[in-house]
Formats: sequence, structure tokens, C-alpha cells
Amino acid sequence: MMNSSPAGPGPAAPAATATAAPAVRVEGLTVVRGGRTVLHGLDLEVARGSITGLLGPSGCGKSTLLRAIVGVQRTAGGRVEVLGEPAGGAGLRHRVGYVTQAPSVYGDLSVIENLDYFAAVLGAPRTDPARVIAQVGLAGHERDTADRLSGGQRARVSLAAALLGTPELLVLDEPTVGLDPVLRQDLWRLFRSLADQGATLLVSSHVMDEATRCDRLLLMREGRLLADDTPAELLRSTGTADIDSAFLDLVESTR
Ligand SMILES: Nc1ncnc2c1ncn2[C@@H]1O[C@H](COP(=O)(O)OP(=O)(O)OP(=O)(O)O)[C@@H](O)[C@H]1O
Repeated sequence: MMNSSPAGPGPAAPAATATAAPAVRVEGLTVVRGGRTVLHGLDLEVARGSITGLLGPSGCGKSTLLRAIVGVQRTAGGRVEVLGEPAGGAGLRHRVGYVTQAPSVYGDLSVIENLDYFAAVLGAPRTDPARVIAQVGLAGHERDTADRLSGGQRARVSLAAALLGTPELLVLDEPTVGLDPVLRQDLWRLFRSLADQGATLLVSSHVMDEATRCDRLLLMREGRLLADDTPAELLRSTGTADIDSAFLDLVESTR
């Protein structure tokens, strides 16, 4: 399945080697947008097989960081390595799934037509569209035209497209925005099951209450990392009861 090594006779040894290296390694990343430095020399790593939450207020640079990780952002300095390769490399095309904030689906095609098309472009298995439709909870909507779906449903078609081909790394920019609490819960369950199967998820959000669903958190503010820790350790070290308060505490202590 994922991380398959042609040289390895059994899964144990190669998997152990693969999981030792981080899925994402960012060193000294600086990005300038519109003449302004929006990421200031970021250093971070994202562990494989985990869910990492990228949290911070609107405009702090979350999307820019995710764009750099998938290799679509011009950078002004530093290095971004993804699954052992430079970000954006051709070899990563099938190994990384990316969902932007704006759902990217063809409005005049049905759900299944969209996914059949993307599966064909990716060379994903023919059975994948049905699988990913079920995973995002859109079974029964296969024949619906994308333009006639609700915003949340369209966002889930985008997510389904990113799941085609079972990528090793999923980069999700605010995937639960605009979804009702039940759907948000279902999606977080899906994210957890994908991580349990070995995928790495990097999920941005400005909803702090989603933080506790992550294994690790990157807290950002004004293009800098305020913290890189587990939710429990963040609460412990700041002596706070929720991630919102922990964030505010960290902001105060860096003033
Ligand atoms: N196309 C652009 N040209 C110039 N500046 C931009 C552009 N897109 C974003 N920026 C600026 O870069 C900074 C970081 O934006 P970014 O979209 O990465 O933030 P964000 O944390 O993802 O915000 P949100 O949660 O609102 O999506 C902001 O100051 C924003 O104004």
C-alpha cells in the first residue's frame, strides 16, 4: 500500500525506516506576498501517520504555509521537503492530496462525473470514486450536479477528489468550514481513520475547538510559529483549560 518499497520483502523493516523520517520538513521558510513578508523563517516538522493541526487567526499565514508545502507558493528563502523530496516535485503528484479553501469541482458535472474524471487524470483505480464518495458521506448524491449541491457538499466533493489514489500526505485547508457539527464530527472521524491507516494529515483551521482532535498542533501568529506541541502539553505548559486560552497566553508571553 502506502510507502511501499520495492526492495523490502516484508512490511516491517521498510515501514520502520519510512516512519522515522518526517512527512514534511520545513527549514527557514520565508515567503513574501504583495511586497510583505508573510512567513518569517519558519522551522517545523510534521510526523508521519499523524494529524497535525495548523491553527491561527485569519491572515496569519496558514494557507501560505500549506501552499509552500504542496509546492505552489513562490518562496523567498528556506527549504521545504515533503516525503523526502523537494516540495512540488513531479514524484509527489500522486502522493500528496491538497484541498484548497475554494472547492475545485466542475459545476456542470455530477459528483460521480467529477470524481471519475479526476480518477482518470490521476490514474487512480476505477473503484476509487465510489470509495471516496462513501468516505465523505455523499453516497446517494452521485448523480447530483455539483452546482446544485450545498457549499458543504461541494467542499466534500473536493475532499473526495483529494482522497483518490490514497495519497500518503493530505493537506487540507479549513476542510470543515461551513459544515454542521454532525458533519464536522464525521469528517474528523474520517481523518482519524485515515491516519490510523498510515496517512499523514495536515489540517488548517481557525476554530480552536478542533485542536483537541489533533495529535499535534502548530499555532501560528503573524507569520511565525507560537508553538509546536501536543494539545495536552500546550494546556499543561500554559496552565489553561482550552486551546483558545492557551493561544492567548502564548501571545501575551511573547509580547
Ligand atoms: N495573493 C496575495 N497577494 C498578496 N498578499 C496575499 C495574497 N494572499 C494572501 N496574502 C497575504 O498573506 C498573508 C497570509 O495570508 P494567508 O491566506 O496565508 O492567511 P491564513 O492564515 O490562511 O488566513 P485565513 O484563515 O483567512 O485563510 C495575509 O496578510 C494576506 O493578506
